Amino acid sequence: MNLADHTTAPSRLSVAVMGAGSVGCYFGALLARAGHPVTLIGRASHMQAVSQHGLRLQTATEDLHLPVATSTEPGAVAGADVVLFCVKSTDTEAAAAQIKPHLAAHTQILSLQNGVDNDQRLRQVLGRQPVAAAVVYVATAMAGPGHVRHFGRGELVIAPCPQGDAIAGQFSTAGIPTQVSDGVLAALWQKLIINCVYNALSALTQQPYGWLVAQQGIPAVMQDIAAECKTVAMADGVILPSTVDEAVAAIARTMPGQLSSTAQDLARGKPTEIDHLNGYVVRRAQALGIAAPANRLLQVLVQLKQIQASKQEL
Ligand SMILES: NC(=O)C1=CN([C@@H]2O[C@H](COP(=O)(O)OP(=O)(O)OC[C@H]3O[C@@H](n4cnc5c(N)ncnc54)[C@H](OP(=O)(O)O)[C@@H]3O)[C@@H](O)[C@H]2O)C=CC1
Ligand SMILES: CC(C)(CO)C(=O)C(=O)O
Repeated sequence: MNLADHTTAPSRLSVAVMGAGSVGCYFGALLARAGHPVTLIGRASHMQAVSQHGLRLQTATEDLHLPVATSTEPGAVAGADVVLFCVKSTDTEAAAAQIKPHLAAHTQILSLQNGVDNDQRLRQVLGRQPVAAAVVYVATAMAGPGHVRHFGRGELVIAPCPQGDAIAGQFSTAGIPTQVSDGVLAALWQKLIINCVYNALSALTQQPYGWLVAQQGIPAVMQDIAAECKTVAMADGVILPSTVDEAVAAIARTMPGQLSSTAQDLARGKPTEIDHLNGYVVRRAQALGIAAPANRLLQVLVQLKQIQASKQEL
């Protein structure tokens, strides 16, 4: 189905998920359940489990095994109307280069990633391919091979793109409330600020947010981090939502027991996205001639922990 030929949503979207981890498996599962042909492209251990037993989707109310096509080959994006691009921000260029030779001209790439510049980085690799950033409001994790757990939310806000309304309509019907908005960059920055404030502190202490904000000095440090981020965003021409401070504060209130994804990556000896979180703010600050010492310190401390963790793995 060529999206370019349609002004309304085709009844079936052919979907490929590049990087079938927790986010890709969750959204892929909902689309497959709604009858869209979905192919998960991911690591062999997960893909083998899915092809043998189906994709296990466990939510607060359901525990399903869904039949979904799988591949370990990037070439499986061939023929897709939409690619959900769901690798970590550390893998953006490498994964984009792998799918590039196999994409049809009309294939819409949706970046379902944290960080604010993945869409630009994708465009640098993919050239004229339609690419749109999405803000992903969900909490998911892989609980084992081919087993995704959903802990809450599940909405997407996508940047305007040629068939954005058609895609949003199909996704919403499939149980993924999706809006098209020209405020995606500002929303991605709001999320980035949340990540800059919480992720590294949670990773360095291996403690959840509720514990962190109760420690002496931490709320003031968090304010310093957020203030640096806001200064950089404004100098970069981003008009932040008026909700930023409340959104930052709400995380500790609504997820007091949660460890950040950076904390989880470090604990599992996996590379973190720190260079695309606090590290991104540091790079933009440098380019704009602004100081960002709190973000720089957090980036470097997490990098050091990452080196220590990788040595322990050897
Ligand atoms: N989890 C969550 O609740 C949320 C996550 N996000 C963001 O969404 C993005 C994805 O996160 P998440 O799903 O949790 O991450 P995961 O690590 O669970 O998923 C990414 C998957 O892609 C695989 N992968 C990487 N490169 C390739 C490749 N070239 N070919 C095939 N598979 C590949 C990874 O394998 P391997 O690990 O072996 O490299 C991994 O299994 C991140 O930017 C994250 O910050 C945003 C909101 C919420
Ligand atoms: C919102 C937050 C901070 C939730 O844990 C997150 O996005 C992350 O852990 O990366």
